Amino acid sequence: MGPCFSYPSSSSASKTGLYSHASTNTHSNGTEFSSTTGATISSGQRSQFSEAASESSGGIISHSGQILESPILKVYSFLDLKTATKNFKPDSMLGQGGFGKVYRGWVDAKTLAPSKAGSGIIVAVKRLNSESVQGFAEWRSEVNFLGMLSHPNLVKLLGYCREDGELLLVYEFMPKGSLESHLFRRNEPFPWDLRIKIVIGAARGLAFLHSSHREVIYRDFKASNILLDSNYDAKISDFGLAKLGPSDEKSHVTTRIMGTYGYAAPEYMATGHLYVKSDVYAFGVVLLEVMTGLKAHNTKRPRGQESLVDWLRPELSSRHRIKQIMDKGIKGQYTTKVATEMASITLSCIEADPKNRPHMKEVVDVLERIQQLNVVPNRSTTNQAVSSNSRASPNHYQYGYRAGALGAERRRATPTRVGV
Ligand SMILES: Nc1ncnc2c1ncn2[C@@H]1O[C@H](COP(=O)(O)OP(=O)(O)OP(=O)(O)O)[C@@H](O)[C@H]1O
Repeated sequence: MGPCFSYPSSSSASKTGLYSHASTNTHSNGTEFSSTTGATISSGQRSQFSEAASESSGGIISHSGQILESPILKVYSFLDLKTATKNFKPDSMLGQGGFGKVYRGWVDAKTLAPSKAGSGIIVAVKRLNSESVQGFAEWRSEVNFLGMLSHPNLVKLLGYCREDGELLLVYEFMPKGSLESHLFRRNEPFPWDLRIKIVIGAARGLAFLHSSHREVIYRDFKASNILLDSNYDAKISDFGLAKLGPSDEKSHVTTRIMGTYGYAAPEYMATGHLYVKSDVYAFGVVLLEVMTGLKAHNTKRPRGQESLVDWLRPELSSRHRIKQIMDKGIKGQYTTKVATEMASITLSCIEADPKNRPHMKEVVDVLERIQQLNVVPNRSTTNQAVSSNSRASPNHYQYGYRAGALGAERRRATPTRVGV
């Protein structure tokens, strides 16, 4: 949550051997109205998804993920969603992002029709700011991508509303909030085992996006976009800035740079070139946040320390200094080997040259290995409870570790999103 950046890029396209993608933000060109969903979908995007789906067996592109032939989304009227959210009552508000407010709502579990508070299932209803210039593009992108993609580590979009200038989206409710809220907005340090479980889930979600025939570049990976279900399983949300990778004959640069300070890859900021490896960079920044308990970008830190990566990158290659930068609130919950391995994968994700960053599939493998490595005396039951495959539900984490960690930035403002 927070302001986002957006400004024209000056450089021209060039072949680098890596994929880059154009974004001209021409919202109305090349769009059509889908008769099945009523959503405005770019004809280019739809055919590319269909192509990707047909080239995989029955649309299935990984063990657990799927590209659907067409979105299965419920179309809501504005009145439906007014009913579901008690007229967007302030006390039903779950949070606020750069593009609007998110409310708790109730719908029937089977039909998804709006219901009275307390009956049916809880959903999250995002109402976009009518004055946001980017609002429509974001809304459309969310319907295009989340409506077509299905994976356990992507948040489910259930439906949408477009009526009289009102743009709304209805999602499955994620009761544990975002990774950001646990890392930075609680007094109690967030346990290491949950941190690693969550980044593994998020890495699987990104790996799925990157592995489709036409890669999906997520473009806004950050702790506030990693939402958590009741079991602390991670689901990536907010596809407003997502882009399809280019087809073979295309190579472009973005004309408007968009994302969140602290997470955007240097090549994207400098040239507008967008790669799947730009997502890997942002993932590395989240790993650094998870290790240190510090935010990617914080102007309240002393000069030279505002950008977490610029400040702490040199520390990641020194075994001795890694200990100093780890969140003090979780001391004793991980081994030295685990901290060193985390530093190493983080460092490779935030490599300056995108070609030197690993693919997300490799990152998943490394993190799963790190999770297995973490055998800390007297913590075996905790490890079992939060293993990434566990169905157990650690709804409350109560560990006896010291709060008020040195360096950790809890209960402070959220990162700065730029570009609305
Ligand atoms: N499906 C959901 N279930 C529960 N809470 C949600 C859901 N989606 C969003 N929220 C909450 O609503 C708030 C705003 O989310 P939103 O996605 O609009 O913005 P953001 O990602 O925090 O910021 P930005 O829009 O600047 O990227 C967040 O605090 C998030 O925790």
